[in-house]
Amino acid sequence: MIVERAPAKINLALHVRHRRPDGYHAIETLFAFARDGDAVSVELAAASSFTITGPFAAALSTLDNLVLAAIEAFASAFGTPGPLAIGLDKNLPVASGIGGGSADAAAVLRALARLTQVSPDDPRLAACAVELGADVPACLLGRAALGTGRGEQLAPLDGLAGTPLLLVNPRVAVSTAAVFARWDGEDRGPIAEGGLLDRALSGRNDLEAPARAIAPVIGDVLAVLGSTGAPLLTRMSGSGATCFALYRDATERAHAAAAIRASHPDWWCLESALA
Ligand SMILES: C[C@@](CO)(OP(=O)(O)O)[C@H](O)COP(=O)(O)OP(=O)(O)OC[C@H]1O[C@@H](n2ccc(N)nc2=O)[C@H](O)[C@@H]1O
Ligand SMILES: Nc1ncnc2c1ncn2[C@@H]1O[C@H](COP(=O)(O)OP(=O)(O)O)[C@@H](O)[C@H]1O
Repeated sequence: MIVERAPAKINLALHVRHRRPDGYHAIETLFAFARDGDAVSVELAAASSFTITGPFAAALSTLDNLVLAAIEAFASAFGTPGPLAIGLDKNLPVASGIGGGSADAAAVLRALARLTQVSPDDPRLAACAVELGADVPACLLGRAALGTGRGEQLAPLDGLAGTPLLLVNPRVAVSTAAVFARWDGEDRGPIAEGGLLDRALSGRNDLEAPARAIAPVIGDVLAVLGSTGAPLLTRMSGSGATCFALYRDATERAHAAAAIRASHPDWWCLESALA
């Protein structure tokens, strides 16, 4: 059995530049990844099956799922590998700005490539990722990068690996399309040059205001994260509603997590680190 991790994606900064003729938005974003996330398992079997386990399994369909779309995309590009038993361990909240579905799709592409001895650098694999969604190429790369275009043009970046990270989601699902549709159309400028933390600190998430208009509780999450301990950076990720904080050390992160779990026991809270 082949197991591939599907780490949570974090947008350390997300600048929306303009709406393109194809309806997508040109963005500039600092992608980073957590050490934790979902996991996908794949093996050849007598008959096809797809099983979802984990804390967020109930939020997903086994009939309409990015995992199945990724298998289809791979089969169109490389031929069908045969009947597959697929498992998805769903640990990340769904529709939450940390790209869980995109991470799962990318993990399926990586797993099928290993199963069929396709090189992970095969350009047809990258083409499958582009077809599956704007965030899937970044998830296939799986390391910090500057993303431009719709997010699929990637330039790897170093600088923050190991930084303690806290992810907090108020358990409100937010539609990415609905948030982009509420963007006010104002280009507030590019991401600055420099080291990754400085670039992130001087950056923004231009989707925060439209996401907060849809889910005002995001403002509460940011306020609580910003006033608990002394984070290096607090921000919303992607189109929300998950927000994150970066810390100097794991003890500060643990204190913040304990305080937030006590004050908001209904929120999802994951202690992790940047990959
Ligand atoms: C906002 C971001 C930031 O990383 O993350 P999430 O909030 O989804 O995690 C991404 O750009 C999301 O990527 P992804 O979730 O793969 O988006 P897709 O499925 O391709 O697109 C969903 C919808 O979002 C809008 N969309 C997405 C990406 C983009 N650059 N411009 C857009 O306008 C489009 O309306 C599209 O129909
Ligand atoms: N394996 C999957 N994991 C998460 N969402 C999925 C999956 N397959 C399909 N979806 C659908 O994709 C949409 C976006 O989900 P997700 O990738 O979690 O959002 P986001 O990128 O905002 O974190 C959801 O509406 C969900 O129903």
